[in-house]
Amino acid sequence: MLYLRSRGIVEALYQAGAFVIIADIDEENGQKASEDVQGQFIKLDVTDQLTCKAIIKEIIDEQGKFDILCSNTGIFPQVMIEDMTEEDWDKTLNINLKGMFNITQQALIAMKEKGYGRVILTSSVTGPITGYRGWAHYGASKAGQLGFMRSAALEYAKYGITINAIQPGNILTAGLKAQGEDYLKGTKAIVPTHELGEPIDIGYAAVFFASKETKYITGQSIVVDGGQILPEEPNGIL
Ligand SMILES: NC(=O)C1=CN([C@@H]2O[C@H](COP(=O)(O)OP(=O)(O)OC[C@H]3O[C@@H](n4cnc5c(N)ncnc54)[C@H](O)[C@@H]3O)[C@@H](O)[C@H]2O)C=CC1
Ligand SMILES: CC(=O)C(C)=O
Repeated sequence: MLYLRSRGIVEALYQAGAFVIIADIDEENGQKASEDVQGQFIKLDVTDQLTCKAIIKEIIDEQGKFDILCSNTGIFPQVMIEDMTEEDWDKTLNINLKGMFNITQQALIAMKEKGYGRVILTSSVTGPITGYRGWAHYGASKAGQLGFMRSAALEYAKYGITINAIQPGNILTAGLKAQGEDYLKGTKAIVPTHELGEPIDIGYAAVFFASKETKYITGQSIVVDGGQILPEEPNGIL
């Protein structure tokens, strides 16, 4: 399987018995993560369509098959709408939405030939369900992923391929830590569990969608957020 770096997804799939290939623009961390799971690392910029195509071909040539894609790459810089430049918009949409398309398109083509595949996208609660000041472009990219997923599920259902998404809430990754202490503290307070998620929480959801047994689930998403999106009453969090 190819997965675009997330420690939790890598670890959970490795534990479940998958041979893991990590593709990331960050060579140092990606290489290290692949060694931890006796996997393989490939340097990849998901915005580069030709490289995405070459990488999938290389995997098929070397491994003979390509069963699972976890399209997880994403950035979440914060910028308010009136300060948002065209460059800000394009960068986030290029990596999160076009990058997801670039790698997923090639994976679907390869999986169709074999008549089997599991594609798992990492979307978010932000955009499809909630809003966050500064994340309008990000939210648009994450909602866009789900729009893509539903049509892709229809196009590939008859080829034994499912495509589903995970919608994480707040998961303690390097990217989330970079939002700063105030963000982390404030967010903990609005999650009913009073905890941020662990990367492995996303990994277990990925294992579920990646399994052979979930063949009858496609075009769906699962929220993994410790109940963050649930409260409706003012004192809903105890
Ligand atoms: N951490 C969280 O609370 C949440 C994360 N997500 C999503 O989960 C995914 C992973 O996020 P995190 O692990 O938190 O972020 P992170 O910042 O810790 O990791 C993102 C990874 O993407 C890689 N990357 C960036 N640009 C790339 C490119 N052009 N080509 C290839 N790789 C590239 C980075 O090198 C890094 O390894 C993202 O899609 C994010 O939107 C969704 C909801 C919540
Ligand atoms: C980054 C993101 O999507 C969050 C924290 O919901």
